[in-house]
Amino acid sequence: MENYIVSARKYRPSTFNSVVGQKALTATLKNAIATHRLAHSYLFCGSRGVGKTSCARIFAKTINCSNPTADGEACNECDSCRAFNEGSSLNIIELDAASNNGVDDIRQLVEQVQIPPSQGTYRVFIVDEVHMLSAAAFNAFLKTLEEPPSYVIFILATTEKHKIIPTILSRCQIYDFKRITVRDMIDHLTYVASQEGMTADPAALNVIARKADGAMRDALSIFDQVAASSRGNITYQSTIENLNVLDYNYYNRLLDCFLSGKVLDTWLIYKEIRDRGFDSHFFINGLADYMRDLMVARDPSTIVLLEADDEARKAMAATSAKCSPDFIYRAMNLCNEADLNYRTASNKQFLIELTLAKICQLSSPSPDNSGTGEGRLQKIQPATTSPATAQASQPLLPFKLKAARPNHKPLSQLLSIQTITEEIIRLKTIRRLNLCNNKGQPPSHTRHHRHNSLQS
Ligand SMILES: Nc1ncnc2c1ncn2[C@@H]1O[C@H](COP(=O)(O)OP(=O)(O)OP(=O)(O)O)[C@@H](O)[C@H]1O
Ligand SMILES: [Zn+2]
Repeated sequence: MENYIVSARKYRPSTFNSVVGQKALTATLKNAIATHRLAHSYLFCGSRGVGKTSCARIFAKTINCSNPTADGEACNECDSCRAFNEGSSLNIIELDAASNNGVDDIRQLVEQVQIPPSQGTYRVFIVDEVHMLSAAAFNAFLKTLEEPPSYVIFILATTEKHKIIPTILSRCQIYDFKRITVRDMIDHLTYVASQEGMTADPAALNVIARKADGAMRDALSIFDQVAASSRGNITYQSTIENLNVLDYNYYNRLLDCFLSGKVLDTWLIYKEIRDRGFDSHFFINGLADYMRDLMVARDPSTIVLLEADDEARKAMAATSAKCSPDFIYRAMNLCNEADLNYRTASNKQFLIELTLAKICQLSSPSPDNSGTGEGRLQKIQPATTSPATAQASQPLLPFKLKAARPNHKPLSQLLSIQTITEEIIRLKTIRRLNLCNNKGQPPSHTRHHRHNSLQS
């Protein structure tokens, strides 16, 4: 039986061009190599699994390649490249500072630095998780980092740039790696699936990519997990079951109930979700994310904020066209409220059911159009329709906005995320100011926040 290699290792990029989602950065590195403008120390920063170590290795290989391509890539065929690819080159030394963070470890490394390469041009020292070095180790390292022998190049990598002391930062050329977008991940996973002779539903890869949260290594590991139970065909259903992800369809169904005011139907859906073993807090946060996605999908200029492929974006845009921005904004607020109150609520199920009922209440246009009518809450008279909502022929707002609020802006005019954020900050500030007026001095944490809000 062939040895199984996990995809994250098997598909580690071996050229700059095969690194996903870091185009500008790899172009700069390639250019520096082609024009022989090499610094002696680099700092690669970025979250986990985005290609820092891979790029450091490609860099080390490329500057030692005896026959680089016209495009500035390593040839992957010369003796040096082959040694690098087989992991037997003596010109690359990797130190994991997370487990070797003492002065002695750095002294050993400094000793190694004195040995010139027996073959090739450069010896490259990669220090991973460099922020983990102890203060004494950092100090022992500084001098060598500043003036290494001409054949030495340091590549320091970190997931926590803010922990790197300024004396190190100022000695390095700094490269910031980006999180990998869902789209780039889906493309890469599609490629991996085809290489593995598997078929994969884009919706399934979308779920995997979102769960990976910007880290390509995680996406590949999750892919392996799903692939193991998929027998060559990765479907959406098998993926959500394997990863215990709540089916998006539940949220779509809930939205339909919200928009037609069917309170009891939302409770039934919520029961289904609980019966399938999903945690209520997880569910309400998922609903908050869904509402947020609906908001950004409303506008072609903000849909880029929706981490999904084109197909999913289109579907979300069509769904969001059913709702008014006011509805989404208020639903987001209600989800947020439920999230904040969840831990302290003595009856958590009731809290969620009440939240669902309140969201239903948001969009109810008139008593005649109230679904089954069962479980309907007492309605608040609609406020007058703003031009924005009337134009979009959206349901009337069932809320009367309190006239007492100073500087009130009609919420239906709040079309962009930015204005909504500003509105939240403004309302919080007013609330806190009221707090101060009512109680004299606010408690210390309130004072701190108030200070921030007023500044912003
Ligand atoms: N940008 C990328 N393009 C293609 N594959 C990637 C990329 N980033 C990560 N990977 C995949 O994830 C694996 C791990 O990546 P790598 O070690 O380069 O990440 P890293 O940023 O150094 O992570 P860490 O900070 O956790 O060490 C690679 O072997 C590769 O399969
Ligand atoms: Zn080569």
